[in-house]
Amino acid sequence: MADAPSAPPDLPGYVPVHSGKVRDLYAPVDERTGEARGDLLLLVASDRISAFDFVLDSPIPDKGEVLTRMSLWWFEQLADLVPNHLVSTDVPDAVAGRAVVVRRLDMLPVECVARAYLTGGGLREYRADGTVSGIALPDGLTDGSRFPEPLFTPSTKAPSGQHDEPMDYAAVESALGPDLAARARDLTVRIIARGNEVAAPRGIIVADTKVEFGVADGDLVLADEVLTPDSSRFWPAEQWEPGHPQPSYDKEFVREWLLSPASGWDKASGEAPPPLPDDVVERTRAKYVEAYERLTGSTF
Ligand SMILES: C[C@H](c1ccccc1)n1cc(-c2ncnc(N)c2C#N)cn1
Repeated sequence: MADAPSAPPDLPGYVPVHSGKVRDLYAPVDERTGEARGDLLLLVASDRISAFDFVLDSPIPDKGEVLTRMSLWWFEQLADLVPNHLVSTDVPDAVAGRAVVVRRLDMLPVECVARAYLTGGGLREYRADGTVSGIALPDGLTDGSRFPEPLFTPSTKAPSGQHDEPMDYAAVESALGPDLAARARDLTVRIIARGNEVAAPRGIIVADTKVEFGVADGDLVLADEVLTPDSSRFWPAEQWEPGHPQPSYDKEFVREWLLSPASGWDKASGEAPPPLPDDVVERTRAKYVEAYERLTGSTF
């Protein structure tokens, strides 16, 4: 049964630390002291889905488990590049399969975003002043243009409900120091490059992605989720055509239905979207499963 979109599940033995749009963070309780432990966290992926900046009322069954398995798989694929925060998949039954125990890290105050293609907020900035996160780009690029090399396009970590703001590299150096900034940039770009090396032959483009790093013993450690459709833009490779918005691999059915007369929803109204019809939920679930099976070669 998917958890309610607004209420993260109570988990005996854990205290809620933070609730995001589609994920929830808990701290294990130390059985001896009854206090929240300071060294571990439980990262739970819900079945919630967001679209047009709304968390929808319709959970997507198995979404949390599919994306958790996808992150676990990517952590293995990236283990030669960067250590990660995983400690265990031994989690409460209530969140079995869609939660991981992780090492609590000192998280960087920077959203480490890399873009292999121009779209979204990067495209808006490019059209306004020919740059993305302060990086000057050549003229003539369009929606969906592929960059010769992925760009590091970091942003701030805005408070919930607000939008992250682009950071130029100097701002990242000010925030992290030149050494950590350089390491974060290098790793972020390598991660999306590796992601596309793996995904492209499997029919998926990773247009851009956001990764989170923490620091432990002076080293950068990859945290949060990695190269999932929630942290990245996944595009179907066979439909890639620069010059217009690309279809989303995983949310196209949701977006198309919400924007269709059938939903009765007016995006400009600012009102929350209506619940999704069962067939849109099921087709969306199938796309998450398809992406997982294509990338990993495993059956969900
Ligand atoms: C953005 C993400 C989040 C998750 C779930 C709900 C809302 C936000 N988050 C992850 C940490 C975090 N903090 C310390 N150590 C860690 N290993 C992690 C991780 N992962 C803090 N926030």
